[in-house]
Amino acid sequence: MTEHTHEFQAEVAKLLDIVTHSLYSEKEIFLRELVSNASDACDRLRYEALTNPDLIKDDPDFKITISVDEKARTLTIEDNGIGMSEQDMIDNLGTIARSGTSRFSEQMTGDAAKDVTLIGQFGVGFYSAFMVADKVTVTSRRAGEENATLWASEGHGTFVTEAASRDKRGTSIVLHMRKDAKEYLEPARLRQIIKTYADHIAIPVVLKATKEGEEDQTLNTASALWTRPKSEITEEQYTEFYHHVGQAFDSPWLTLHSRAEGRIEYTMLLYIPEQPPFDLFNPERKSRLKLYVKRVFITDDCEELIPAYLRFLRGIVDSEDLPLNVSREMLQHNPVLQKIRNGLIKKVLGELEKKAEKDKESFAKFWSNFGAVLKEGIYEDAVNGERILKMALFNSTASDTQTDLAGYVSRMKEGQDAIFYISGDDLGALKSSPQLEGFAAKGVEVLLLGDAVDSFWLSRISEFDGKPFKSVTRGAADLEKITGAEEAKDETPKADEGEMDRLIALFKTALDGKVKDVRASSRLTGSPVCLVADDGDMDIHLEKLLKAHKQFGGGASLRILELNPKHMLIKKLAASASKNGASDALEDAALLLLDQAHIVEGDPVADPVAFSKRMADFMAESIAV
Ligand SMILES: Nc1ncnc2c1ncn2[C@@H]1O[C@H](COP(=O)(O)OP(=O)(O)OP(=O)(O)O)[C@@H](O)[C@H]1O
Repeated sequence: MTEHTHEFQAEVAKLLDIVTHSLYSEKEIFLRELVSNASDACDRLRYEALTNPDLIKDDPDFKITISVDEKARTLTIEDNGIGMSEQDMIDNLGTIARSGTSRFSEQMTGDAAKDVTLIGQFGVGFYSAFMVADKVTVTSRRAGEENATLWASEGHGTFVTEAASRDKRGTSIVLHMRKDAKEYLEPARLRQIIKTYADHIAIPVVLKATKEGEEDQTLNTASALWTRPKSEITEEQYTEFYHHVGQAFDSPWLTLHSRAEGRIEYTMLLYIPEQPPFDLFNPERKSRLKLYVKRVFITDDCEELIPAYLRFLRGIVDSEDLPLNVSREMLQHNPVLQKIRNGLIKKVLGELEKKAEKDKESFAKFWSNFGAVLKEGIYEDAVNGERILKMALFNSTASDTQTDLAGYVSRMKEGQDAIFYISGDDLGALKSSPQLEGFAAKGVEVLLLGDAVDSFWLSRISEFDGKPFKSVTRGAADLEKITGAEEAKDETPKADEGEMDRLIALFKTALDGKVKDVRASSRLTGSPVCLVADDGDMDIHLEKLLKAHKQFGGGASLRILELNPKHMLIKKLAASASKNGASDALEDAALLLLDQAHIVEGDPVADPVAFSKRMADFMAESIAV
């Protein structure tokens, strides 16, 4: 028989180098990975057999068998699942198939000690076999096919494949154990590992008898975990199932196991991770929740099952009412699925509300991981958006801990009739925005909205608890009206009103076509100028965001330039305007201050060469010698 030698994909070779030389202490996880793969292979075949029952006719009972050959020092994990063709093996056992593993390889640093810790963080799936074996052979035959293939490797750069024989469908993985991994040939140790890691697996995991007179022994409960009563499931079992179903390695932040009975029956076992999955902000916004029908795995790619804003959920939903031969088309606009989806949203939001109320600290942790995703629901879900808004936490100028809107409203000052916010993508920059100065001086709290998604929901939702949301970078600041604030005493005199009017008129002429208006500001205390959007115009940040996403084609809207009548520079300019009228120096000052206001907003300067020339001239004039 001809043997073909293949090279591992470069990333796999690197990964294997770490895995084979690793001093990773929890080597036993290799068994979890291999049993988990075997169980997935059975799930996939069970699903294919729904439309093609012949595939399992000769061997209908799925099972995973573990056998030990002490003399040969081998451990074999065998399943009668879907199996692999030669090409499947080349594709799956030579490249990086799983997202966790590809993440692992992206994070590899070359520093062995550091990289080893990544094993626990991302998992290495099939390749973890090389932590305990110095040679691995896989014999597999795809269900419905006659030919089998052997795959073998010692984990150094290459693997071979060749034709093989195997009398039934499925896969056997033979691990030639390393000398330091002999413990995994002991039945007692194997029993203990399987109990810990594979009890939730829904098909029997059988340990073959090693001695004459002994019997094969089923090691796990072999019923789908979610079908068991809650009282019989330990926390460890829930966590193990989460690792299996969520391809995760952290502990769940929340476990939600419930059964809906009545006109529509389904069970859900849902988890919210403790750590945010790395693909959370992928543009596809895909969920990985698994849909089962009467214990049979159907798909983990079903958009109709949960809304995108809950895509951080892991786990399963098992329906009693969908037909087993449900197809992708049938899943679309399916009324049963629609009801399950609504039930699921209700349940999850209900649990989150409870947490937000009872365990604020823990909820804040959840929110920092997933708040930005959940907030998408504020504008995407017309029915539940308000519930999400109510539990949402925001940064604010009042304190370093986040606040909910009810908290903000309770702290509103007398005469304050709006919820003030400033939005942007850099919290640090937001905090030092000049537009906040007047609010800070009056002790008026402003929400600092730093997630891109904030601008989107703000464009749809206009109020909370009857109080409108108002951007401090748009429209006039009604700070005078707010009386109940403990105003910091600011005795700084303002520029003379007549002089100020003169200056504003001159600035308007100098900046004609560059700004929408020029006016005196009540929102500034320390900075000389700032830009704001007119009442009817789009918020400055939202416009920038839409442009960045190419969803806004128009030119930049003209802004209003506000001048701080208490600032020394503005006072001097106002006096000069009134005394000397228009001058080149005043025109230069107007243009310089406009550029400065843009710089503070993080905008590029329109004409950097003209800006720097003006700046140099201006400085030269002002330095006395
Ligand atoms: N026993 C098996 N039977 C059939 N296919 C298998 C088996 N073991 C592995 N495979 C195939 O090899 C691929 C790679 O396995 P690996 O464990 O590295 O990642 P994964 O199973 O995709 O990810 P995860 O373990 O996180 O679910 C699998 O996706 C599957 O297609």
